[in-house]
Amino acid sequence: MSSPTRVLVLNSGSSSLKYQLLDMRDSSRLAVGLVERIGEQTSRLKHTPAGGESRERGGAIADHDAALKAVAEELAKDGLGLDSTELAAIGHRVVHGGKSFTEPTVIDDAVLAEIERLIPVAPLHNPANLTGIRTARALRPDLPQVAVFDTAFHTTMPESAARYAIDVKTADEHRIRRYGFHGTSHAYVSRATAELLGKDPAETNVIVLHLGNGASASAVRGGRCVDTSMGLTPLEGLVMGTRSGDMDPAVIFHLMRVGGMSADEIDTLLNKKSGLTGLCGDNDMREIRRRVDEGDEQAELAFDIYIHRLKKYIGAYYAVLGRVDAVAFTAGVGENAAPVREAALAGLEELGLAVDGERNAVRGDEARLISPEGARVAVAVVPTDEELEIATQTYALVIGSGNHT
Ligand SMILES: Nc1ncnc2c1ncn2[C@@H]1O[C@H](COP(=O)(O)OP(=O)(O)O)[C@@H](O)[C@H]1O
Ligand SMILES: CC(=O)OP(=O)(O)O
Ligand SMILES: [Mg+2]
Repeated sequence: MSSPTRVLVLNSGSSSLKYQLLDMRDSSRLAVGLVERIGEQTSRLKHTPAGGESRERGGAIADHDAALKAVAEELAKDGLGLDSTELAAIGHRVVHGGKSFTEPTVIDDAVLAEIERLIPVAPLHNPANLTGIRTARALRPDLPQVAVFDTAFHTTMPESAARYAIDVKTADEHRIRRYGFHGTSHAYVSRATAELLGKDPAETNVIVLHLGNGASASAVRGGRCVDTSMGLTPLEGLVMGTRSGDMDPAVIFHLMRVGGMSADEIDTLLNKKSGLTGLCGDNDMREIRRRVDEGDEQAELAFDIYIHRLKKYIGAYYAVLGRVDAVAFTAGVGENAAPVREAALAGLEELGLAVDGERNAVRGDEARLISPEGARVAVAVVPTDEELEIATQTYALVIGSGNHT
């Protein structure tokens, strides 16, 4: 019998589960889907088999365990069930891998224990990732399960970028340093940007702006990350859907001492009730732009704060890199919101950065340039594909180690 060639990729978010089943012979997708609003009464599963009609399923899905079991049922209806002998491995996105994991890793009990130990520094993400792994292992104990870490791509950051300027002993005792996240996306997009330019990634410097619900920027020199905007946790850096990003840390002491808030209350405030949601009540950029177009001043201020922070990071990473070949926009906002791309680069012509209005207005699923012809620095929209990258890394590891059944 020939070796199995399929990989199931699971991307468990705090309240969602995205999945894709890929055939690695040609990287084609056999099925894709999403479970949303896990833990609420109004959960929804949307499943799309390749070449077939999408199917939806409503009703309460209590947790990631129930979500994955529902996904397995949907896959089975298309003859793609988890019991298939064609399945070579399951690849899991794991958000926080600390300093321990610099590469994709086959999951055993020790790896699980380390992911669990890191929960305090990724409270929104690692618990969901763990549940996904445990359920997948229970469903297919014989199959290699591979963790692909968001933090791995950033482990090349120099100490000057990774360390906070706090007492070294305290930092080391509590492993406080900047880890960075969305690494799979930053890796994929920086490489795809070099390819779009027809350049060798090893000789290309890129500023990647991953703007989804969570958002982060990175400075990539010759294919290696040299700085990124998220830190110990995915709270630092850019303004996000519901997270504050950068702030004077003294705001926290002030809220504790003067506002009488607990650490947990402040954690929830900064992670879930801040960012665009905190500023204007909406976290979706489509809704914010609609409100801005109607003259809503609160939405306009939220947009301006978002853009101001983004522009500061572009400038900072320009300085870090010294020479920039391209700025790449990716993820939900980066790929779709032309006004964000235009506003973020407005006034940066002296740095060789500009957006061509007509090119920026084009919509599409392909990587494309939006800078004017002959621009000194390329500006690109490069759709991210974390699932393909996770599947590729998972399959390479499993084939390479002879670990497949
Ligand atoms: N057509 C669009 N125009 C503007 N913003 C969009 C559009 N589509 C999606 N978005 C933004 O993308 C966000 C989701 O991005 P995504 O990368 O899928 O996030 P995540 O993976 O963090 O859930 C939405 O919250 C919304 O702000
Ligand atoms: C790390 C992180 O912020 O991930 P997401 O954007 O999926 O929330
Ligand atoms: Mg995302």
